Amino acid sequence: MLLQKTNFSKKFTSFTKNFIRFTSQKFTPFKIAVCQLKISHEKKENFNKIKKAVEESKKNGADITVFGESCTCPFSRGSWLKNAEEIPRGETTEFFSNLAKQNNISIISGTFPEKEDEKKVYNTCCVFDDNGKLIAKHRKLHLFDVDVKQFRYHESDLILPGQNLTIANTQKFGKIGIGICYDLRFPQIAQIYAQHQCKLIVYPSSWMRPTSKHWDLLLKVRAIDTQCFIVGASPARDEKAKFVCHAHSQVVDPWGLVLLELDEKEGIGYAKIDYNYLEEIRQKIPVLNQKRDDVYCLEDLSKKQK
Ligand SMILES: NC(=O)CC(=O)C(=O)O
Repeated sequence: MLLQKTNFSKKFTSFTKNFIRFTSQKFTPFKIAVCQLKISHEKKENFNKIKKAVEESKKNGADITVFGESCTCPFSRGSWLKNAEEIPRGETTEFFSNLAKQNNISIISGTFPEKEDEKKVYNTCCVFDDNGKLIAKHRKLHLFDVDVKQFRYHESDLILPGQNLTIANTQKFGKIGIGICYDLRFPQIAQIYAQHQCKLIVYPSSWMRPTSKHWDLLLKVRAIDTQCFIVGASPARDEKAKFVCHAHSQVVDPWGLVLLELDEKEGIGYAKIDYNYLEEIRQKIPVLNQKRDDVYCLEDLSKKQK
């Protein structure tokens, strides 16, 4: 499901009326696997690692498995242009789709370069159900154009921004909101996902090291302010890579507690996602129902004060 670009305030107001009602739909608790892999320059090697990780996750009882940002090739201009492909026609889509189907497991692919033309790509994440069907595709919305001390990144030299928010509508896990890395810094997206009854928001990421404290905090803050389960999935750290990421993939529950945190090395972590617990939190502190969208606007302030 792609949410078209909208006027935020208008949308907020209209959704308030339907806002987070406790739906009668019940979901069985499920197990999520977060696969933090070291990325090689060879796509085939990465495919092999991903395949093994999916098989291992399945063996360990996972229902859904998640990978990090840039999980089929390292994050660099040359590598991204070389490995860019169309979606759904490219080999990476086919690879993930077959893997999901063969292992009867849902997969959130992490991200890989989606070809636009010879010079530009999108940073794209695909979601597959356990029949291998591609059910959602998210293109990174906010591009990481920043200057932090000696770290200067300008993703928009290579990457085009996505234009849509993305919710994967699944049978087993309900609605899953997708964001990519820097998208985590923009609370508007997560708020809209929560308004659309998402209970799980997944951010395939490759966070930079100088802002690692923000990673820890933002995952918790998004969990608390949306009362959703939040997943941040990263590749493992590679000190020799052009972009050395923080790693530390995490799953945070709707109370803001960390259910799972990996270190910087390769590994697979598991977390139980129980929406009954989420409903308990939403009942105890019903901020989502108590929002005052009718006053979150200064437009009419002068009239109101008269
Ligand atoms: N790498 C990113 O897209 C974002 C990041 O590292 C940060 O916001 O800090």
